[in-house]
Amino acid sequence: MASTQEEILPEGWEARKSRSTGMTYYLNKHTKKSQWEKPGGPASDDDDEDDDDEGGIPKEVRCSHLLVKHSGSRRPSSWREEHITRTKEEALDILQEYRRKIIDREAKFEELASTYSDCSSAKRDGDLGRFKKGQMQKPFEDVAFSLKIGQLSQPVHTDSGIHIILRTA
Ligand SMILES: Cn1nc(-c2ccccc2)cc1C(=O)N[C@H](Cc1nc2ccccc2[nH]1)C(=O)O
Repeated sequence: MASTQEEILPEGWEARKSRSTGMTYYLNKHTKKSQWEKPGGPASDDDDEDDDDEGGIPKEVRCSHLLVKHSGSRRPSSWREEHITRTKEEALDILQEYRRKIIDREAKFEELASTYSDCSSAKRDGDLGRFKKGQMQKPFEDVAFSLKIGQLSQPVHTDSGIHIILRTA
């Protein structure tokens, strides 16, 4: 299994490792844009392929998340647990331990999200797909659009519960 340094990539690409999750992503050395998907061809140097606004704020992002609900959640029920009674403080403690395991590379984000997330997106390893501003609860949106690709958020509180968010595109 080639490590990041040994991967042979098409011209103009560089393999990088995410500091927060250890996952490999790919940097277009011409445009400085990054992606999770392994490139199939030479890197474009077309700066017109700009999906960001002028300020580098993306028009849309793709994120995965791990949600821990609590008794004060808008819907204190999930595929995992019909009646969620943990307190908000207990939920935060649980989520911070998941985040520590991911950062310390003791577990993969996808493993924990698919097993423990109280969101139905758990069946897709927490992947929410791509979304634009105005589609998610504001506290979630604000953090999601502030993340760099590959970055894992600190805990984020919404009416649904407490989340950690991984930006994947
Ligand atoms: C926003 N969303 N997308 C999915 C989803 C996506 C892909 C595949 C399956 C489900 C589920 C949800 C959703 O609202 N789930 C809620 C919990 C929840 N609340 C959220 C608030 C913000 C972002 C994600 C969130 N997920 C639930 O299951 O009670």
